[in-house]
Amino acid sequence: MLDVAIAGAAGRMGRTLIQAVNESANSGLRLTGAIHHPDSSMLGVDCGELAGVGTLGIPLVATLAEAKFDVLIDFSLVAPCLSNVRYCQENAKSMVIGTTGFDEQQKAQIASAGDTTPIVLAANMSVGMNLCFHLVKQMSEVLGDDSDIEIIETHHRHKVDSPSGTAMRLGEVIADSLGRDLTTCAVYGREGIAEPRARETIGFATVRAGDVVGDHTVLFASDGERVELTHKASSRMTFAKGAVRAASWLGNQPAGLYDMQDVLGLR
Ligand SMILES: NC(=O)C1=CN([C@@H]2O[C@H](COP(=O)(O)OP(=O)(O)OC[C@H]3O[C@@H](n4cnc5c(N)ncnc54)[C@H](OP(=O)(O)O)[C@@H]3O)[C@@H](O)[C@H]2O)C=CC1
Ligand SMILES: O=C(O)C1=N[C@H](C(=O)O)C[C@H](O)C1
Repeated sequence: MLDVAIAGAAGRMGRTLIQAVNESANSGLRLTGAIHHPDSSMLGVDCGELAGVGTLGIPLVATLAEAKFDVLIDFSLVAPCLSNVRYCQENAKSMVIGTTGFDEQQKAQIASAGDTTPIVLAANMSVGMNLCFHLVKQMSEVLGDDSDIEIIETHHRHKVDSPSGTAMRLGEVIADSLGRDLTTCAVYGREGIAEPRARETIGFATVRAGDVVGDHTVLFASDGERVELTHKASSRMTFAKGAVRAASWLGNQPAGLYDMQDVLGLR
């Protein structure tokens, strides 16, 4: 059995993860910790009650040091997640990171922790979206040089990072397969009067509205035809089940930085 703790346990994903781990009878995982933060008014509340699955005997705690675990599943915010990476590195714990919004330097920090710590880092844990990463690579190879490529994402009004981690990952996969550098070819939103669109750019458009769980479309538009690849998540449980699968898979892995392509055997 692998003992699992959840960082960001009181959040939208955290509560869904409590339910997912609790329901994952054959995963070899056992929920043992739920972490919020020192300013929380919910410390001491049973995390099962919070997630609506009944009493689990696991109270929300303020710090990782108060929890017992082998694998930490982190869906929180950039700053606490990076501090959790340091803790896991120093205390020989594994980590599944679903948190998004990291800049290049912060991603490098996580990659370097992977030298000594088993880590799965994935901006999107759903099976469907990970298949889309695969398909978009193939689409880029066939259509990319002759098409204008735009990535459009829609999320709920509470989301704080933009573009979404998934949109950024889609951009990276496309840029890599076309030999472009995303840091120079990305265009984030458009306004006012500018030059006509340059073919080699990759555009990003962000919508924040209502309770949308997470929609992503990649548009390849050329003269005479358009191809669109769309993924729509309708429940956070799809991400939570992916994270549970990643935690269970990670239990047998040596130190390294992995993603869901590794977990799902799609590489
Ligand atoms: N990879 C994937 O498949 C997915 C990734 N995500 C990502 O997961 C992250 C969380 O999303 P979501 O659940 O919607 O966001 P929420 O804001 O609902 O949850 C984040 C939680 O983290 C808490 N928090 C703040 N500081 C700390 C800390 N120091 N330690 C532990 N917890 C802390 C927040 O507390 P408070 O409530 O007090 O602010 C909040 O409850 C985002 O980055 C999102 O993009 C989301 C879905 C899928
Ligand atoms: O914040 C969210 O909700 C989501 N975040 C992830 C992202 O930034 O890509 C994944 C998913 O789309 C939901």
